Amino acid sequence: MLKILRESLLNAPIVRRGDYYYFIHPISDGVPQLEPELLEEITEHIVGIVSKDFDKILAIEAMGIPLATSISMKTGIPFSIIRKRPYGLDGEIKLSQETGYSKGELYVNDVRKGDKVLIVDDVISTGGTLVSLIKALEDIGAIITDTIVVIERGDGLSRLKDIGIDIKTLIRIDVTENGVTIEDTHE
Ligand SMILES: O=P(O)(O)OC[C@H]1O[C@H](OP(=O)(O)OP(=O)(O)O)[C@H](O)[C@@H]1O
Ligand SMILES: Nc1nc2[nH]cnc2c(=O)[nH]1
Repeated sequence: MLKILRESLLNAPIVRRGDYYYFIHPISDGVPQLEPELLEEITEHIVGIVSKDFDKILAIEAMGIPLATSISMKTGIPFSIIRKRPYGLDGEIKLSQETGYSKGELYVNDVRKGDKVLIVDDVISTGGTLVSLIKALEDIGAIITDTIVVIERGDGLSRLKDIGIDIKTLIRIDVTENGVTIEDTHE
């Protein structure tokens, strides 16, 4: 299972961003081009493993968006986007995003107390992005029914587990200057 995802990861180019070996892949970058068969394979898998009880999909800009679009079309459930720029709307919440190679801000709009949300993103690495987002959603009083991330690398997943947050990932990889190796596929 997840044959197309596995094969495409093994072919992913690597670039350096400071000390960080960054893989480039259709799901995490839109480069090389994202083939519909790959998106379909991943979407089918996600829809098969999430609890069905959510009423909103939340995607983190930018590369959560194609995943959320596809899941939304398959389930008929709407999505909204955690954006990297503010709108200044009432109730907008700002949070800090820190990854292994960048720092910035994220802005949550259109999430209310009691909303049942499915969070979707392309990659977890340090876990910095999800820690900030999940804390903000808990402060709002939203109910997180599942958090799904396609590609896992680094120690982010165990960092989240240590603070009581469980997320699901589809595949775990290691990244070195020589390329991607697959450590585990979560079927
Ligand atoms: O676990 P972390 O170390 O926090 O890294 C994970 C984050 O890194 C990427 O975001 P990026 O800001 O590069 O966004 P992009 O989707 O715009 O490429 C990815 O989409 C995650 O949101
Ligand atoms: N594309 C891409 N996104 C990431 N987000 C966190 N780490 C990475 C990475 O190595 N590649």
